[in-house]
Amino acid sequence: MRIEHLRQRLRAAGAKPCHEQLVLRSWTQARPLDSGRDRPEDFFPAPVRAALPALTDELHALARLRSEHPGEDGSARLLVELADGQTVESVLLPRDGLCVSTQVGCAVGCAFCMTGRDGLLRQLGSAEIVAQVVLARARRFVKKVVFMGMGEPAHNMDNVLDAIELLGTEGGIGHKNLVFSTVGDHRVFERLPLGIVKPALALSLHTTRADLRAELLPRAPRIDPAELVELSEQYARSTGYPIQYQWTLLAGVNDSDEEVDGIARLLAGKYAVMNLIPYNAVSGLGFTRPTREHAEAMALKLHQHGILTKLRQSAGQDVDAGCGQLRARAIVLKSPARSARAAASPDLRPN
Ligand SMILES: C[S@@+](CC[C@H](N)C(=O)[O-])C[C@H]1O[C@@H](n2cnc3c(N)ncnc32)[C@H](O)[C@@H]1O
Ligand code: SF4
Repeated sequence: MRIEHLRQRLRAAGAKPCHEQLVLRSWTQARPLDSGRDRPEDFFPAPVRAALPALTDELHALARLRSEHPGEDGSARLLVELADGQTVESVLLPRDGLCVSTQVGCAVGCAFCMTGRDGLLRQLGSAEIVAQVVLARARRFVKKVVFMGMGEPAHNMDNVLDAIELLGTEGGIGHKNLVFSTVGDHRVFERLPLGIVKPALALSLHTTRADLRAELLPRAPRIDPAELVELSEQYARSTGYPIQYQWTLLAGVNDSDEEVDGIARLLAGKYAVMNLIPYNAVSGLGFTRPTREHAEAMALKLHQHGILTKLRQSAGQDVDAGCGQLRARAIVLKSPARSARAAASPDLRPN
């Protein structure tokens, strides 16, 4: 479902803009749809009130909790079931953050990512993206939403931007606390600056070498890393928020001194933070993460080059549930033939 369909349904029942606004505000803040007025019976026209219970049920069905997997770091991975039975992952992050999915699957097919393995299965509608926030807010306070779950937001621009606009207005989330994470696409740099709500930008760079990037991110647009950094810098300067570069650390692949020098060259003087994120193992993909000492040494070298660098852990690593792994496990459990293979694979074992 798209937010626009929700608006149309309300209008068809006789809602005026003020009624529509209050319903959307209540929904995005996980409150009953007719809250926000002492006497809703005086505020809402009777046909609108009459339509609200059925609408409430439909909105609940957009994103239901299938299972929850708490991590030791205060995060919790949620397997979320959509109305058609498809599943996506959301992650409750420490410090009031939430990571949401934008697609079921992903067409970019990054060599290290579980989500990319089966390609794109379907887009999420804007209301399904917001519904993940509503589901999380019913459990916990949320003040930051990162679009870093399953899917490539640039491949579902209209829905993602509509969700961002609603979350940044009626949803009450600060604009720089909405983080659009992408492999980089010209459409991102064209569309993001035009929005009423301009999110912060995370750019999944992973390497400074164009040839290696084409191997690791096989269906990402072929934009040279130097050009990606230039386009991102323009956005950072126009919004006033730094770019968050994402670098999934793969041992022996993108953790060399040459890459350190490449990053230092590309990001010198840029309004940016480099996030080094040790690879979360996905069985069968053939990558490993560098040792903690090696990752720390790389972060230190970048600091010495004057690059603001953070060595991060992806949330919920102790529950062995990197992006797409919960969904894959749930699918394996439904399929007896694949269950036998899962028994031999630590990544696919049920909790
Ligand atoms: C899942 S993607 C979703 C957003 C968007 N498609 C992107 O790539 O930026 C978010 C981040 O997760 C990272 N990621 C994917 N698989 C990973 C893994 N196995 N270990 C660590 N990070 C991973 C990606 O590199 C990316 O920076
Ligand atoms: S890392 Fe992002 S772009 Fe790459 S396959 Fe996974 S979800 Fe898609």
